[in-house]
Amino acid sequence: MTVDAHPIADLPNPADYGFTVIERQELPADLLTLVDRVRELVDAVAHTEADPAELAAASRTVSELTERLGARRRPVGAMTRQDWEGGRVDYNTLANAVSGVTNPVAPLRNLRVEDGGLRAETTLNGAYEGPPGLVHGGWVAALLDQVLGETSAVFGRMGLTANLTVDYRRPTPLNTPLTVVSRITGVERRKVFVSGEIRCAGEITAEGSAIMVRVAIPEV
Ligand SMILES: CCCCC/C=C\C/C=C\C/C=C\C/C=C\CCCC(=O)SCCNC(=O)CCNC(=O)[C@H](O)C(C)(C)COP(=O)(O)OP(=O)(O)OC[C@H]1O[C@@H](n2cnc3c(N)ncnc32)[C@H](O)[C@@H]1OP(=O)(O)O
Repeated sequence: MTVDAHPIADLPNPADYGFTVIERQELPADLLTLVDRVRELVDAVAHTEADPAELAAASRTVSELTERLGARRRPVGAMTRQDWEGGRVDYNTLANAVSGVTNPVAPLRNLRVEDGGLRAETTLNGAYEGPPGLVHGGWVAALLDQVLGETSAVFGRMGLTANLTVDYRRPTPLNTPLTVVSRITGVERRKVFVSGEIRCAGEITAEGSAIMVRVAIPEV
């Protein structure tokens, strides 16, 4: 059976393939708060002017924390299940670099179904810097890749990115609210065509389009 053959409400359950699946709403609120604090920490470290003694003390504190938290790790590949409106179900890797709910570097958090596609708001702090004061182009592409991929998956056509094209229309600023939207534009055999854009204050800063190719998932 291929993903192609699965009806929307019947996506393969990663648990059937040996992956750990966690209900998103069962993640402790304290973990999500920690994720936010660490995201701020990364920005603070990237820009700190603290003196060497303070930096050495901070290193010791962080090392100790890393050891404590790392003592009980979930397996790589752990996934979250999310139920979307209209009975849609989606699975995402917990630590996905762009939208993983427990990954402090992942900036895309609040994806939702809207106007037949997906939409999210985000603000990228100084840890995502490329040119001075601007978001790195690789992160712009990553945001688009993820939202395009999730659009394909959420609308029942899970696949891998075969091709991604990004047009950078305007610089995307740091520390400024951004909106990311996407939609499916066509389906041809296993290929799902998706497009989307990033807006800042209503103006498009980047447009992306991708071909997601549905992959064959073996029957269990
Ligand atoms: C084990 C089961 C576990 C169950 C899992 C359950 C749930 C999964 C959960 C989560 C997933 C959900 C969401 C994911 C969301 C976002 C992720 C972000 C996106 C990514 O981060 S994803 C990583 C980067 N991505 C890759 O790592 C792909 C590497 N790549 C490949 O794995 C192959 O390359 C593949 C599979 C793409 C195709 O390979 P293939 O052999 O299956 O298919 P084939 O080559 O026959 O192509 C079929 C048709 O696509 C056309 N086509 C192919 N390539 C093209 C290209 N480049 N440009 C234009 N068209 C292309 C052909 O022309 C033909 O078209 P036509 O039908 O017209 O002939």
